[in-house]
Amino acid sequence: MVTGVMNIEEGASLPAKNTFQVFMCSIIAAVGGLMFGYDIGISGGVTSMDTFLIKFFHHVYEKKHRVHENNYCKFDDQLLQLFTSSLYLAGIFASLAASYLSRRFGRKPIIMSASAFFLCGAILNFFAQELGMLIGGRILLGCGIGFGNQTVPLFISEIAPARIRGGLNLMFQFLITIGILAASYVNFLTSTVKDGWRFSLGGAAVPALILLIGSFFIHETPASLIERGKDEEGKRVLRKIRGLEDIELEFNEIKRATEISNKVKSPFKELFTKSENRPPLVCGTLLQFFQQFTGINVVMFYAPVLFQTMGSGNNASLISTVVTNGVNAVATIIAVVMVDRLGRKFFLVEGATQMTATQISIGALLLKHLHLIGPITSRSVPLIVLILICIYVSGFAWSWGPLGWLVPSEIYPLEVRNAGYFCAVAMNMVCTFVIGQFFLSALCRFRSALFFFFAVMNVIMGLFVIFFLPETKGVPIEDMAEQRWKKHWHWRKYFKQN
Ligand SMILES: OC[C@H]1O[C@](O)(CO)[C@@H](O)[C@@H]1O
Repeated sequence: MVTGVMNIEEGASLPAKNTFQVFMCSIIAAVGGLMFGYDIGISGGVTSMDTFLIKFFHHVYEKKHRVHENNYCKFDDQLLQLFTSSLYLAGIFASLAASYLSRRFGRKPIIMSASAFFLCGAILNFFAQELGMLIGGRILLGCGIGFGNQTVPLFISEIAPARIRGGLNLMFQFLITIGILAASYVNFLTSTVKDGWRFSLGGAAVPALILLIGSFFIHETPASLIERGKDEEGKRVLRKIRGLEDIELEFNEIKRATEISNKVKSPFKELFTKSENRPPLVCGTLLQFFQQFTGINVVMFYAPVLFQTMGSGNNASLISTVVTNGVNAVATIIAVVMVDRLGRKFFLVEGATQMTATQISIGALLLKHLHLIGPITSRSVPLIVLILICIYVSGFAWSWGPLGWLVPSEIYPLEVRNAGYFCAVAMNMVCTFVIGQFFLSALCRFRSALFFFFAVMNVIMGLFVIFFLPETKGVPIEDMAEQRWKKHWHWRKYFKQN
């Protein structure tokens, strides 16, 4: 695949107008992020709705309302967690399939299929009568997410002129946060409606339909067309999206990059066996591992459950979730605007520090005030926890959220970029699955200590960034090895001395 085909300096000097076509294509594709976000935001609220629990998880409903039930264990149920996490399991396989299929058939059909899968999943969930239908719907949604997450960010990179590639790319994460926010608001609205959960889950059809209809209007990327030997069509699309007649320079760049990339017959083998690929492989994949072990999805999936555990009513807990998700969206914009000025490392270390402090504070508050039985008696504690969660979420949203995607997209050499990016996507899905599947059980067993665990993880990831991640801001992608890895105190040993 020929993503990010030219180095940034070359790319920046290539003539291109900021055309309507580019913005339209990028925004439509980024709706894939909206789908992803909608799902993340909807699950938590739905699993805390009584009517949903009564229908599918009656035993959890009874447990939740048992006065003498241990606070930390009210929602501990493997099946309930499978409802959230099954999607990510399906997503892992789907993104692997998408990395192959999008190379063979192009990016556009994969984006279309992503929306079609998601639409079918939403419909199945809306009509769900039993757990099997519910989980089946989740698996279809997962296929949609896997196809979308693997293809959309790369599609945007390929369609955008190099000058604005970073900003357009971060739009994916921004739309994820908008999706989460919209979903939590939908949950708030439907929570008082009879069988409201059906509307919450069925609402996923809206972003899916927008993407499905929109995807008829997007262009296949020039890189994908040229890679598959359709040079003339590639040139025609290039003229359209760049708003220029003379696109020979960029066409030749893509052609040259395609030739290099086609020489590598097995990118995965190259990625895993060549020692020079080790530094970006370790850093890119670990960044996604750490992104999930910031504990962010504990908040995203289970915030309403957490607020209810502290004794907030249904409504209050859903409103609190809308607030934290609003903070998430706004803080992401700060990253979009500032990351090319202040650099990646600054935000990653600052974010990790902020999250460490807030996790410790939340853990300490719960330890002191949330006893095994009964709600928190102090009225101010849930409010303080809400404020702390907002500070925590903003720390994530301007750092590990968007940079977890951006950094892996800019540290790999061209020949293995697609395979390397897949590793980041897969790591994201695996870790999201683990958190989704085990958090509620872990909360039951480890109680507030769990927050201290995430605090320790945040310290480790901050240290990792300080010592192991080179600053990639402003470094041309193809010069990354020369300018960064080869000069790094640790990673330089992976390069043959010459
Ligand atoms: O905005 C929070 C969301 O962002 C992600 O980390 C993706 O980058 C999700 O896993 C999370 O739910």
